[in-house]
Amino acid sequence: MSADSHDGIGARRPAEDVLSARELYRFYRAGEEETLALRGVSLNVRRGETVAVVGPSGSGKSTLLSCLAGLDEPSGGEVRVNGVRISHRPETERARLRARHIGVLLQTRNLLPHLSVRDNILLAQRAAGRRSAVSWRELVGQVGLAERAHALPRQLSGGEVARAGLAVALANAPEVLLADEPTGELDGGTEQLVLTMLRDRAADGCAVLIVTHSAEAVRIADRVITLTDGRAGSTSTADHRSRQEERHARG
Ligand SMILES: Nc1ncnc2c1ncn2[C@@H]1O[C@H](COP(=O)(O)OP(=O)(O)OP(=O)(O)O)[C@@H](O)[C@H]1O
Repeated sequence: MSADSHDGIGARRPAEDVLSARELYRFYRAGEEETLALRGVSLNVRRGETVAVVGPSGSGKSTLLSCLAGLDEPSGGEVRVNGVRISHRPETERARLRARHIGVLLQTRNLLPHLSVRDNILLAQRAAGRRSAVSWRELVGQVGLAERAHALPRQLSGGEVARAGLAVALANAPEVLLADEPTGELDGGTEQLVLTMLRDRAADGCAVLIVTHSAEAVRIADRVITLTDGRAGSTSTADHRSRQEERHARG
């Protein structure tokens, strides 16, 4: 959390629930056709917590992530980061809040095609409008792209693009990290690297939410939310329960 925030989010004492959504609804209207993609979804993600969102195709996962990221506006309900409402604001304001406080890893990999990996990272850091705790060199090193920092996205392999996208999502040292299928179509090694980095960010206090179909990604989550037809149900993972028991045993 930066102390130099001017928007109230960073100035507040970190809430336990860093990310909270209340009664989110999202209607889509295409001509005569109306789809109710979210039907009253409420959720919270706490500091240091990793939540996986799963559900069948069309259940509203990407719509939910877009609303949480402020990329899309819910038709009803609200989204808050550290208690500050980020939904129902003009798009430019949402973009500013997102740039400062939220890391977003999209399936399209959030990279500008005409910028190198390094310049994509620097752009995200500049948009955050504050000194980042982590340098671009550290970020490319963390994702194993130190040798490819000056390459353009089209010059990278699929796995490298995914890792570069993750470096960009982490460039603003976000309080909230939202990832849409971060491990889709990655080889086992790259999937592990991406998941380890997501877990490490959570260990640093970030609230992490992952939309995923991957059993491996579900395995690293503390909690799993299942979306069905735009509605949310919640379950704890077995791993989470054993981690809690482990912490309890350690005192
Ligand atoms: N821009 C849009 N206009 C109209 N309907 C949309 C739009 N985007 C999504 N939908 C509809 O909203 C519903 C939820 O879509 P969404 O993409 O959120 O599902 P999803 O769970 O992410 O699916 P998948 O796992 O296949 O990516 C679907 O019925 C979809 O057809």
